[in-house]
Amino acid sequence: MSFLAIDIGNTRLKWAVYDAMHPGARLLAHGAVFIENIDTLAEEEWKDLLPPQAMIGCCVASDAVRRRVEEQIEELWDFAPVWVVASNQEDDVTNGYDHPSRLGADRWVAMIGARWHLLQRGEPRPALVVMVGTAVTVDALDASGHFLGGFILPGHGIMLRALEGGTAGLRVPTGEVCEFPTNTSDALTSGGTFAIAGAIDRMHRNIEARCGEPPSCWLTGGAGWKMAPHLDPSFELVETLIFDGLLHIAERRAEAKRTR
Ligand SMILES: Nc1ncnc2c1ncn2[C@@H]1O[C@H](COP(=O)(O)OP(=O)(O)OP(=O)(O)O)[C@@H](O)[C@H]1O
Ligand SMILES: CC(C)(CO)[C@@H](O)C(=O)NCCC(=O)O
Ligand SMILES: [K+]
Repeated sequence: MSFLAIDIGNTRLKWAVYDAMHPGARLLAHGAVFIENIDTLAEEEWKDLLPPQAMIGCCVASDAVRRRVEEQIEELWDFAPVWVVASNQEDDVTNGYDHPSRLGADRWVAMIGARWHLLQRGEPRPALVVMVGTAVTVDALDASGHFLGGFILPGHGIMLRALEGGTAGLRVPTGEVCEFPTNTSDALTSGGTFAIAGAIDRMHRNIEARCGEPPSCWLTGGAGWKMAPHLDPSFELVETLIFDGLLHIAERRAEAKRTR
């Protein structure tokens, strides 16, 4: 069997085909396309794929984008798309958001992926789940898997564009991250990076204060690797956190259906 997982973000759609429906399954094919270019999936990226038997995804882009993806799936294959949305509970992860369904599906799925990795390792612990993409999210789970809440920050790109747009004198190329920047480019790049790192440090402290123990720390998203060198080394970079979460959800739902 082969199984398609899709993560539609604000900037890019990421997809991956696995040989089974559980985290750790073998990756058979994968790709990413900018949202402006998603119309080419059926004619290009997906055209010669071994037809998958099922699909699960999460989407934080517009309904129009999601529908455009569904149309291409329909054109090529005969399964119905399944989109995960945040709910009160999925597996042992529970949702503390005021309005659980308003939590971004990507955040929900990444936390479920992190929780899965955490439980594979051993004892339950609190978790700090950071996603670095168009936006940055910094989310907290307690040791029982309850989502306590999280931060949403502008991503690095949005921060720099906002500064460029809102000032007369800031139009400079990307610089280096350094502790004491001595030129505008380095000052901007470092400011963005340490704004994100600072929010992450604060959430680390918040979790420790609330839960009485330090969290295990997870990092993902397209620019996760750029943030990793500036974070505590205890952060584990797992590029596939959303796909792992999606595969785990699909597996659990299938098990639940069989035993019902
Ligand atoms: N040096 C950096 N440090 C942190 N973030 C950065 C850096 N450079 C770029 N970025 C951010 O990375 C984002 C691009 O990441 P990419 O498109 O790979 O993420 P993504 O996870 O696919 O995003 P999404 O899921 O939101 O579509 C840019 O929007 C920018 O905000
Ligand atoms: C915050 C983003 C943009 C991160 O991708 C996404 O998760 C989203 O659109 N969330 C909806 C709002 C919320 O999570 O509260
Ligand atoms: K994302």
